[in-house]
Amino acid sequence: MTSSTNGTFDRRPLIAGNWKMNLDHVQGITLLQKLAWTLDDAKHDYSRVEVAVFPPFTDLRGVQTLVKGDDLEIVYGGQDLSPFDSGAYTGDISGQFLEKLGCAYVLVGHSERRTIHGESDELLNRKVQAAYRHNVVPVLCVGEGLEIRQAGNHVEHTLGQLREDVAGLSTEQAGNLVVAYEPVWAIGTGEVAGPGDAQEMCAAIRAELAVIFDESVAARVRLLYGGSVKASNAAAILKERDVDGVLVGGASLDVDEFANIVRFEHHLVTD
Ligand SMILES: O=C[C@H](O)COP(=O)(O)O
Repeated sequence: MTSSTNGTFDRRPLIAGNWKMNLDHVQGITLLQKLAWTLDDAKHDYSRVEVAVFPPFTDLRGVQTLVKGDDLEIVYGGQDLSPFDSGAYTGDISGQFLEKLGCAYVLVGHSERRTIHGESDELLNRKVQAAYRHNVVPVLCVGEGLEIRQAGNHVEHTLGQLREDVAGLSTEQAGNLVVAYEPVWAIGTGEVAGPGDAQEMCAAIRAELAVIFDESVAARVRLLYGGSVKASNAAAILKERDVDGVLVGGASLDVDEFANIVRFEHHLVTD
């Protein structure tokens, strides 16, 4: 994460909470309301640090109603979308539905979808394209499993995913993209990639974006780290030059823990 002399960041940090398949529609709005109150009490400045949540599909209408009704500055997104726009695709959720529900973002290619649901890079590229068709910014998740890391092929593997998943995007589209690096071996395991590991991969992703698109795209795209992020390790990870945010799973279900991650700048000052 780079900071300029006026104290603002070149790329606004994004702290994102992926609720995964947790919190029904009642629990979801309860947690969101508490989060908003907690951040209000802490006088959180959303113009400095953006806050997003990714609830299950069934929560999204309630989340939209709460965000609109209470004029919250927290933004939200879907955890997945269909590569198709409408029609006979039972169980799929269209990007146009997400757009209509006010989603700013959508996760694409989370490792749990790649591994459990067998989603290929070819499919994920179509999902990325579908998100752009409906003005929902994709948060593209990439990252390697343990065996690939141990073999030392993690950078090559992750950049390969990136290249396939963003194929065919215009530079204008790519400039808005968010990429989340999530080493699969660090997700929900308590194992955290060190800040240096996160920086190594984020720097490699940024360099690759310059090759695929151009330097201005590489400078604009926000890169997140995800994998066992907590309030106690977020500030050190976010200090790294090319890390512009975090994608938080388990810790986003605890309001105080997540609010402390959002307030990482406070820890940066006092560390
Ligand atoms: O989307 C979030 C990531 O899968 C990280 O999950 P985690 O923070 O529970 O390890």
